[in-house]
Amino acid sequence: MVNDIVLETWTKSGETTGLIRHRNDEDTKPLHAYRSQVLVISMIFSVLIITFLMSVIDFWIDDDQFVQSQHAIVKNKDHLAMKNREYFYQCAPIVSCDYSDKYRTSNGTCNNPNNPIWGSSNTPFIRLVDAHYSDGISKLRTSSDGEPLPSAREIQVKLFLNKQIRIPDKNNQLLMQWGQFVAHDVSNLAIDTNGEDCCTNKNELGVSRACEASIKIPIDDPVYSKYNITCMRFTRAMTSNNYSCPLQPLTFIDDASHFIDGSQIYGSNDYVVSKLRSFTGGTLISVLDNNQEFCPRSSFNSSDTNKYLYNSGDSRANLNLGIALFHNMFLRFHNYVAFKLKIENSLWSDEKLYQESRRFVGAIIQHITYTQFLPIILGKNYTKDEVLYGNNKYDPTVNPSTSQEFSTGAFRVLHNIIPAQHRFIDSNYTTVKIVNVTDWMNCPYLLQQGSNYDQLLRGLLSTEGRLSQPSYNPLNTISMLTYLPGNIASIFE
Ligand code: HEM
Ligand SMILES: [Ca+2]
Repeated sequence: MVNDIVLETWTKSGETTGLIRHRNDEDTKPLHAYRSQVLVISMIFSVLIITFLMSVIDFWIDDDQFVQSQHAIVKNKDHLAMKNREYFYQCAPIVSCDYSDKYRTSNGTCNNPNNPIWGSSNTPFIRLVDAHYSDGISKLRTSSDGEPLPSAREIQVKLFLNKQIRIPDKNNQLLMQWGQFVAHDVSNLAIDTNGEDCCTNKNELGVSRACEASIKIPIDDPVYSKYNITCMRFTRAMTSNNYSCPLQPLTFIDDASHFIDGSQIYGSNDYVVSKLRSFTGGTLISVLDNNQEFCPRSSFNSSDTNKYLYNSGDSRANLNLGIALFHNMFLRFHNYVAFKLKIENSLWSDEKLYQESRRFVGAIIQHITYTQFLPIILGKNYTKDEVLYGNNKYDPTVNPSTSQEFSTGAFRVLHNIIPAQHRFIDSNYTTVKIVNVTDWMNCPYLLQQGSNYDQLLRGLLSTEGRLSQPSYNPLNTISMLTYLPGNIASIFE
């Protein structure tokens, strides 16, 4: 839905920007008919005015900390998106807010009364630096001679193959797991395949926009050549175009609410939220198995009905055992809080119990992230009270959206601390099982067998993590990039 009023405002400011230079150019033309001194004075005057106006424009642009692209060769000026603000001017839906409401909305709208759409789900990641597409709009970057950049797999093999060393970290595996959990709270870049298989027969590189980033695997690849695989699936993401908002250069959309608000547990829109709520006692729907509480099941990943997937607020809840465990853990935590609140407040409605519990859980996630996770990841100097809180007073003019750079680059760096294996540890603190992380991707049902849930949690708690280093875990690397069916680890046997 396009907001006409906002669109008009944008058009006005857009034209003003565009016309300032143009009008001055034109205005100088009639002056050519005058005598030379007048001409020189006028030209100097014009240059001064233009310089002044340009500095005003520059100041205006610089002042906006989120310039999207100064280099774009934008063909359709109506769709110009040089700055992050353009989405909000051109395409943002109108939302109505009830500011007397104490609770966060499910999609993150209404957090900021002046800009109620900021940080809400299905709005763009903001850019901190310019976009650099080879055509200024959407085409992948090329090397300086205009040729495609080398294959990412080729580089990976050259830089990392056989360089992985298992260096234990002093932090346990929960550090990694917390990171992924928070990543899924603030960032969900939806892929744009339209059901297309970007690596048909594992060999053909795709050519459509969605598939153009498919990774070419050299024929002498040390791993894939054994399986005659020369194409690695890698899909480009959805942009504002998928949401009827044709901005240029490409502007990518975050499906999650950008705030740390537990949206990966509860959902980032009212529809998902309502599918997950029991509407009794403020709780989330759960299933009891062997006296243990788990997330509801959404579907099955094969014809085997024992191989179910979990339903949660985020589509990636089943990606690996650790994240599936966290989704179950937070479902239990929410329901526990709701249960306790109900005992203390017997007259509270389901809605009140749900929202208060959700508020509590969201605050806990923020608290752990800022007091325990970030000091380890960023170091104490960057997370001292005076740095993190001292000068950082709430500023309603800052767009709080997740940035493209954070989601696509910075926060993914922590993929390098993903361990190869998880340990299952029983109540006597004996390791009873060790599993490869990659053997259980999109197969979370292992959690529900026997005491596996408790044992994996104990394992994450008591097993050293992988030290951050300039390489990735070999098992994880191959699995994350290919999603090959079957037992990935066997490739390395
Ligand atoms: C076993 C653990 C993990 C697995 C299997 C995993 C796997 C993946 C995969 C497959 C993607 C999508 C890649 C793409 O197509 O672009 C992804 C994205 C991402 N991962 Fe991980 N990851 C794990 C842990 C982590 C951790 C520990 C962090 C950070 C602390 C993290 C941060 C991210 C972020 C920020 C994204 C982009 C999310 C988006 O916007 O869609 N991941 N991860
Ligand atoms: Ca969120």
